[in-house]
Amino acid sequence: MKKDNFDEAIDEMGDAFVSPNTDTPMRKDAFDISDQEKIESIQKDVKSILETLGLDLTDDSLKGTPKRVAKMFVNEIFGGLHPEGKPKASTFQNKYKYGEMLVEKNITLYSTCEHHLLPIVGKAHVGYISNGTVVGLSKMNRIVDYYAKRPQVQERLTMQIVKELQEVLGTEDVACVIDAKHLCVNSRGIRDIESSTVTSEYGGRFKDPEARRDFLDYINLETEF
Ligand SMILES: Nc1nc2c(ncn2[C@@H]2O[C@H](COP(=O)(O)OP(=O)(O)OP(=O)(O)O)[C@@H](O)[C@H]2O)c(=O)[nH]1
Ligand SMILES: [Zn+2]
Repeated sequence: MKKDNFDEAIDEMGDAFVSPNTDTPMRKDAFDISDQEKIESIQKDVKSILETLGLDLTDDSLKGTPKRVAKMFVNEIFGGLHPEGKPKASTFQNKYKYGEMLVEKNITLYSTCEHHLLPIVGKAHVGYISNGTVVGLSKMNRIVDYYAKRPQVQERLTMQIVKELQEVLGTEDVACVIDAKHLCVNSRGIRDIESSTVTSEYGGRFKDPEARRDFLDYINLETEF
């Protein structure tokens, strides 16, 4: 590649080149219509898909499906596309001066693969080291759940969770590991039921190999209750 072209390419990449863009790609007019209008429009689209497949939508069992799917998309499995749904993460002062890492592990994760619209099911493990602020434990589960409720690739989901917690906590020292099964790999295509996908994102002090090891040791603790 000639130098001019390379420089032009870097210019076009802009900030994305130095700082990976973790935003879910959204249309600019994404929120110009209401959720109710989205449900009505998706309902028609799902009806059309099922009819194209040859199904008789006057059948008792099928007639409610288009509306059911539309409501599920907008209110449930893709509900995390709406900025207003972002959980309010209550933070507190770290008055007790707890200085070690805190790990919220085995957070159940249900998401949807954006390539096939099939489920992703797994566990997320999140850790942080406080620099003066602490966050309510359940808010970590809620942040995972919010970003999971989008069409996703696992890499982006992992990074979005870390970025959100870094903003909430005002520290770079946040880490996330996700281990999840993609039904598009397990149940169709290659149909490998055994494989799962592990992704990680380490910010700040978690880039240090010792902190990373501690974090992974915490995740691997066999906790019995
Ligand atoms: N990197 C990444 N890939 C994913 C994720 N979820 C699904 N995929 C992959 O996205 C790819 C899409 O590839 P395509 O070749 O366009 O789709 P396909 O023909 O259905 O591919 P097969 O699944 O191999 O049958 C597949 O390899 C999926 O396994 C994810 O979270 N991250
Ligand atoms: Zn997929």
